Amino acid sequence: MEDQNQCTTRDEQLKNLNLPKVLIHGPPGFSSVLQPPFSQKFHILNHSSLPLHKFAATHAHHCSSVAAVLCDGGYPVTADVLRLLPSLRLLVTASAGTDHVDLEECRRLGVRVAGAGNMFSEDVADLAVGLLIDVMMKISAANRCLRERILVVSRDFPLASIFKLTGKKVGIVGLGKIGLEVAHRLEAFGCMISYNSRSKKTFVSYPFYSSVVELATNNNVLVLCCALNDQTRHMINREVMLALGKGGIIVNVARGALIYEKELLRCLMEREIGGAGLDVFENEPLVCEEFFSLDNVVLSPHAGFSTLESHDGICQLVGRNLEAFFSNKPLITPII
Ligand SMILES: O=CC(=O)O
Repeated sequence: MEDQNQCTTRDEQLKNLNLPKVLIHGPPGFSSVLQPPFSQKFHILNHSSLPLHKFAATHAHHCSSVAAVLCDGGYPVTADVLRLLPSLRLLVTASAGTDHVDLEECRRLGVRVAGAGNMFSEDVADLAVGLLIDVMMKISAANRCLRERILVVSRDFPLASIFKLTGKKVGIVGLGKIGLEVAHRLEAFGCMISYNSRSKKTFVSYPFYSSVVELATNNNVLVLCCALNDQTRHMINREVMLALGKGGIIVNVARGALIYEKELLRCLMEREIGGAGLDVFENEPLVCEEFFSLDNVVLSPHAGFSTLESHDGICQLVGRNLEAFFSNKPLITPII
């Protein structure tokens, strides 16, 4: 465990004692998300060198007075974690997704939760379109072939294996802010948009399908932009893939477990769908190695939220949420 604000003098130690304790729950280096002036307003604890339960066992006095947690997307905040932090009042996650947080338990315990709001929506939508264009026009595959001297510049390559995006029918799963950003971008490419969502949206005229199988049947492409929860886990299964058909493409910029990954691999290997662009994976941080040998897949390392511009934005946002909460002001991007 590190005490982030290493105190050198007794005065500084005393000052720190009066600041709200914020526990950083994320990968090494994640604590840099809390920058001055915000970082100076809190007593920051970082357990990144120890698993949280070990930190709690050796630093019970700290855990008992942690008032806020600042966490990252891949770092679960389960009921067990919450039990280790009896004074917790606020959880700030630097992610748009909240599938790593037991929101029901937070609600029950009266712990407020703030997230990344729409900070990453445009970047994620940009990446979705980038992945789709790459899968269709085989940019990464051609790049690899040229560099490995497997291919010379030839007119045969495009004719044999690349496809046109303009005019394609695209089904978006989850028409929240990210889904809408994807829709707007793809409309500019002349694509026809329809969607599946928990409910029909009154603010768009895109056709709505209440079933993902029907959405897949009626489209060339599926772009997954919805939250992961008990209802959506493995919603993209073999039935959906077969409905999408041989030329069909799946782009996933949401959460890996929306797709039944084993079935996706099988469909890609047997060419039962045309291709996939994946920024997220079922067993992150691991990526199933069978993807590596497939030329109809473009892979990206869960990068949709890591542009330089958005990193600066999220640093401000987490600080402002913490500051607002401890000044009794409304959270900037509340979840609960
Ligand atoms: O995946 C990234 C996020 O949830 O913000």
